[in-house]
Amino acid sequence: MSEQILLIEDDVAFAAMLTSFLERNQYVVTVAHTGEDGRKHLSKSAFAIVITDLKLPDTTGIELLEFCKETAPGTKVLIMTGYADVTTAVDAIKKGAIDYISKPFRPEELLMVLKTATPKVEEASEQVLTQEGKPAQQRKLGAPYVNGISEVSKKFNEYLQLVGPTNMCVLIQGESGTGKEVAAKTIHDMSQRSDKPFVAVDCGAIPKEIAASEFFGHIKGSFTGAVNNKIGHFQAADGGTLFLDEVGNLSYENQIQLLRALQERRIKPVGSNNEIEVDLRIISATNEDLTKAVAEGTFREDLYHRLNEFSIHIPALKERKEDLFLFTEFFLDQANTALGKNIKGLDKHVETAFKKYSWPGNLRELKNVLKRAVLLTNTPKISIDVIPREVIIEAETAPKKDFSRETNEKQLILNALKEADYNKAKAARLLNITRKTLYNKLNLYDIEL
Ligand SMILES: Nc1ncnc2c1ncn2[C@@H]1O[C@H](COP(=O)(O)OP(=O)(O)OP(=O)(O)O)[C@@H](O)[C@H]1O
Repeated sequence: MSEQILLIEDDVAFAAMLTSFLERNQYVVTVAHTGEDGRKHLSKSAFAIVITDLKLPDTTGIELLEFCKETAPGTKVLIMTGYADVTTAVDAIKKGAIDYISKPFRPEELLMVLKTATPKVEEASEQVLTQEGKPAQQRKLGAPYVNGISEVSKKFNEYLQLVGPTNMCVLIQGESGTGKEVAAKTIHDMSQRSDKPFVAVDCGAIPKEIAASEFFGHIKGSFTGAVNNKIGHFQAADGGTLFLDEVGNLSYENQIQLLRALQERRIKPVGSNNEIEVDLRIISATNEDLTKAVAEGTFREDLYHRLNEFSIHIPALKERKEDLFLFTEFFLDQANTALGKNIKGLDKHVETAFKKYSWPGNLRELKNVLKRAVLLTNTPKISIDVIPREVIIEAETAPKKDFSRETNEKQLILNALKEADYNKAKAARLLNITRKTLYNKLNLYDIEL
């Protein structure tokens, strides 16, 4: 299926050139020359990607990005920028843009960024044959992806392979930035629905008052502000997969609406009398313990069971340290390509700091740290001075585990002395050694009293 792109660019000639290039590459392109025009298109139709200029006559790409996050959270936003705007573009990434591309660029560069952002199933890797010569059931490598070599990664990938081709609803649990959306897309790509849409919705970003219109759409005039008909996420994902990210953040009322739609497999846009049949696979994700929310009564148990026909836990990066440098290499390559650089790797200090750091933001944090470092590096290897302070500080203060006999013996003696109020004879008795041995050990470990 062709990907729908909304291109927002005020330079008419440049927009026309990009449009014809993208259309030749099987994308369907709608063009807007102002932010206002872009917003209208976004309210009317669903787009997989918005490509917007950072500077527009009536608004900025950042404002459009924010509008998009609010009104069409499943849509990916790519920012085009002039060389001098790179800092703002980095800011755009922090706000959720998938990437930025600096002007002037060759159309082929744009294509590469788009392919990384919205991989197509046709790019699936060559089939792997089993020993019997049959095609192995495997992940279709639409997206550049790191499988990992750690035991936890192997288990996790095994589960993806098993559940992918089924039609089961999957609940993905994992800390923020561990790759829940990537896992959901992987499951979709392995399913019969892979040529149908995959629509990702950040449930945490939808205000509860407009959630019904977001999910089910609305018709023009049904409430103040409904200036056009709007297609909801359910309809946009019809035939394919709807990915509900941060599902635990849905209000109780929205949970009821969602459950009803899932049970009846029909939706009714806000303000409409017509019911529309939909056929969807739901994959949801959460970074909280939903069973706890169920026990506390904030998440409906019936909805929980509906969503959780199969659950997958994605390990945090600190639980898959064996994979750390595979991901590092991968994100380094990505950053090199995006920023037109050729940084070869990390120097020894950075490697050590990376190993010691706990990576609370997981893969996303690693990716951002590397992209920033690549941007700031002009030497062949990334050095410690372009690594954020928190990474270095935590790595420096990480407690060193010391199981040496000497350290433990010294600690034991100190504890006994404290217990004996620094009376050496008493301490020796507590340690079950002679006073002479204790004196020798005090000398050996430089303990002064
Ligand atoms: N297996 C993987 N191989 C390569 N890159 C990955 C992989 N998994 C995740 N990533 C990258 O890591 C980043 C975080 O992934 P993703 O957005 O899927 O995490 P998430 O758990 O859904 O985050 P959040 O909890 O904030 O919604 C993304 O940039 C994604 O492309």
